[in-house]
Amino acid sequence: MPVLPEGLTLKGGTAEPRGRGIAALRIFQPGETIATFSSPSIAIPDSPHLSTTCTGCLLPSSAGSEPPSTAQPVRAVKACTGCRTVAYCSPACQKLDWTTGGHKAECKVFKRVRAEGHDFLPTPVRALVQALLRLEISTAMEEMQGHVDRFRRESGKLWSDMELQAMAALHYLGRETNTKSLAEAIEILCKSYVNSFNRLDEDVGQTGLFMNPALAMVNHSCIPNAYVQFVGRKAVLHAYQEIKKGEEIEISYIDRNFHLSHRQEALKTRYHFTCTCPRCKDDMDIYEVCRAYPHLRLNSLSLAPDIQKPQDHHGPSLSEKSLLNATVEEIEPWCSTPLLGLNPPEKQKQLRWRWTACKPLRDSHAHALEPLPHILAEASIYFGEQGNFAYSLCISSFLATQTEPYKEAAPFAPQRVKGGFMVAKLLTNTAPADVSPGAKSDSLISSKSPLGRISTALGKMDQATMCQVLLEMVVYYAPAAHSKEWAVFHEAKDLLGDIEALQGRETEDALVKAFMRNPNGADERRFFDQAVLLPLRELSAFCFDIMDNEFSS
Ligand SMILES: C[S@@+](CC[C@H](N)C(=O)[O-])C[C@H]1O[C@@H](n2cnc3c(N)ncnc32)[C@H](O)[C@@H]1O
Repeated sequence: MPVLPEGLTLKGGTAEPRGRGIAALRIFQPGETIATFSSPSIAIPDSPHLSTTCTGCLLPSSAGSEPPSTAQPVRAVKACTGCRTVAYCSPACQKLDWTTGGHKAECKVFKRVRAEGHDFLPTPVRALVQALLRLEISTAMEEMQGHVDRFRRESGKLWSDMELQAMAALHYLGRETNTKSLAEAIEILCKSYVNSFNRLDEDVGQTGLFMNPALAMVNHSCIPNAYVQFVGRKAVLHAYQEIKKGEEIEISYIDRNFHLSHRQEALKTRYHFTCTCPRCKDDMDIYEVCRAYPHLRLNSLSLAPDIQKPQDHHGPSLSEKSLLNATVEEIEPWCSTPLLGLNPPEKQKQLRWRWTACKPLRDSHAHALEPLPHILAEASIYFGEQGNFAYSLCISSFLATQTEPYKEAAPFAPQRVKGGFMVAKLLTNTAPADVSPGAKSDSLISSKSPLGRISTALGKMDQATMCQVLLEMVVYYAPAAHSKEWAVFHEAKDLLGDIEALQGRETEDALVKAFMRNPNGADERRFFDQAVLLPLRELSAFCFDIMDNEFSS
């Protein structure tokens, strides 16, 4: 049995349909750290990122081809001179991985892989190699659920892939492939699929694999009360809402904003169960899920302080809902694929198709329903890449005020904190005289074009104060969202310092600080509405004009 951190206990048994789960032994407050899991059995970057991530501390290096979205500590990594496959940012990381991380044995395997002309092993094969090399990993996996028979019966192509992966691991380990060794290897692979996490780095979007026997006991819900963040080699479990003593702790294994059928398919394929959470049972949409969370009041310090007003966002009506369901089910898979790697004309073409495809969602004002927010986020990135920060700002403001708060009810949700940070950074890039990419000076921009109107609107706003409030909120929520080690937290603090150092803003600075101290005070609220919310809404109002102008077929 895995040893659980203090404050948690194991419930249920393997015989029950849900199997075991983790329950709270005390109350946890929204955003509180429930537990930190710092001794992973396996923690590896995805293989394509091996040369740009430190295999010891798992922090990405500056040498990566993908530019980090936020400032990361700049670390150069050096490849292991033995296998030239894994890389480290320091001798300390290398030493640790050699001794406790098992690279001493793995290095020989990687040399064989290179000798046969390959750069690296695929991530699941590497995890399997580690489990076969290190007794403590296979022992920790003994009691994990593997659903081997279900994988064999139901998984078709995935099962054939697993057989090949098992054979590859045995081959590179120099071990004999027979019925017994193959069955053992496949069982480990199945357990690894079911119990490991896709380790997502919030800042650079790189993924990896993380497995810890205690964390693997947490069950799933599409309305979770907890979530996991990865910080270096640690996984931190946070409470998403208040968790009572005795209550089961549940996280979401998948992107829970997806449509019911896509969530069910993802859970069936990898975890072999049908989710019966209230959201799946009643096919609740994102607005209904938002209203079901008990902590909406926390949003008084957020960009959606009126989130509780049901009349504003009732979401689609029942008759609209079935039509929307059909649309979403059809368009979500292809509208949600990332545009990363496409050139600008290809991105533009994709965005045009996607914007047209999601018209029924726009017509029903179901703005928070995926894939609409995803398309807008891609459009914001697209304009940012073109240097058109004004368009990017308007779309990001729309996302931060109209969609993200409904997708994520907690104001400290990482996506919301990152969204606020993005708006703050774009505000620093859109000084009124320079809202467009060098191409047009103010006098050449027609005052009737969206860019002209945005320029006029920005000219009347106090961007420094808007930015300051947004950054204060980022700094306030970042530890609950992620950790004090989060790059977003540090960058926001630095930017905040720059704004606070500006001369002649003493009054504004005092008003911002008063609001942060007492966000529900009448004067403080008035200040926040006038100085931040109304201007952001004004910018958001340009979002659909921009999208129609640029992407209407
Ligand atoms: C990572 S393990 C969680 C721990 C597991 N319950 C155990 O006893 O080992 C994932 C497996 O737990 C079960 N499970 C998790 N959440 C579930 C849920 N909401 N409903 C039914 N089964 C669930 C499924 O069998 C799934 O493959």
